[in-house]
Amino acid sequence: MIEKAELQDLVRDAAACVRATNPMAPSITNTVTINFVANAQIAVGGSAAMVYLPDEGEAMAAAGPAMYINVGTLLPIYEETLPRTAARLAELGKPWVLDPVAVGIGEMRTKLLAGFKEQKPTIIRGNASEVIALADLWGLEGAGGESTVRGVDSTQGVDEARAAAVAIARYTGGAVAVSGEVDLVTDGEVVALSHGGSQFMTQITGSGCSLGGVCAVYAACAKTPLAAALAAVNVYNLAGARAEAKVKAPGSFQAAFLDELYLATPEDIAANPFDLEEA
Ligand SMILES: Nc1ncnc2c1ncn2[C@@H]1O[C@H](COP(=O)(O)OP(=O)(O)O)[C@@H](O)[C@H]1O
Ligand SMILES: Cc1ncsc1CCOP(=O)(O)O
Ligand SMILES: [Mg+2]
Repeated sequence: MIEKAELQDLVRDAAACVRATNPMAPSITNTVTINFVANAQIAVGGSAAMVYLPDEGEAMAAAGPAMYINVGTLLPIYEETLPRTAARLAELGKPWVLDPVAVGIGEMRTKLLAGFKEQKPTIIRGNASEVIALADLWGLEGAGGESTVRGVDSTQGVDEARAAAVAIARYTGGAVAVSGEVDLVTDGEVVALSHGGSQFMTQITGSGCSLGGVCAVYAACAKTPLAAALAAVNVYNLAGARAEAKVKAPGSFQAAFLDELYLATPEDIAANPFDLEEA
């Protein structure tokens, strides 16, 4: 099992590399939170580029060192864009992040998310209900649990999604990040539980979506999917807690949160409290 100090070094190095190299992590993401995703990616030191069209998805898969796909608001063109982009990413061996927002709604969403089983996303980032539902959709053994997903919000706790997250990570060989009051990140061998964040993160839209975009930025630099996902989760927990201490309500929280993402140093990000356990 990886030592905590070694994992902290990997997290710090990934965050420092992002600050030094400004990697572009292009996204195909939902229309609700697209602006917040781009701003969060930029605040941590990355660069953003959002596309919708099939040939542009393929072009971005080739152009960026990592990519982000979020199925929040599907449009008819995505039936073509998403499989073509994922196939190109797999062909090029590029890391990519999937946010299976609202898995379970509608035929196209179900078909697209079922199809991603074959391409094995490097990092899957979702709330507890989404992670449980994705493991169920993929028919993974040992996942346990039944999802009670309600639209884009979780109705379940992170603990309930632990078996599903571990089963998905063992299947993909990548990492899974489950968000909630305490965030869980796993590569199927270890489970990291990251602390911090803020109640206000549940009172603005896009904290989960933008966390996925930031995972993709770190995936461009990190030595392992686990280190990339933990760097993103840690910076979110750190920035959320720091921002909450400065504001009284959600609107100003969003601005303060972006500021704190920008201000967090690689050392701060590595030092955010987390527990490390065997999966
Ligand atoms: N109760 C909470 N307390 C502190 N932070 C939270 C809480 N719920 C969610 N977060 C944080 O908000 C971010 C988005 O998580 P979440 O709301 O679960 O995602 P989604 O928006 O996809 O449902 C994560 O960084 C998570 O740590
Ligand atoms: C409200 C909404 N509806 C479709 S996508 C979306 C954004 C969800 O964002 P997040 O999961 O980060 O809260
Ligand atoms: Mg979400």
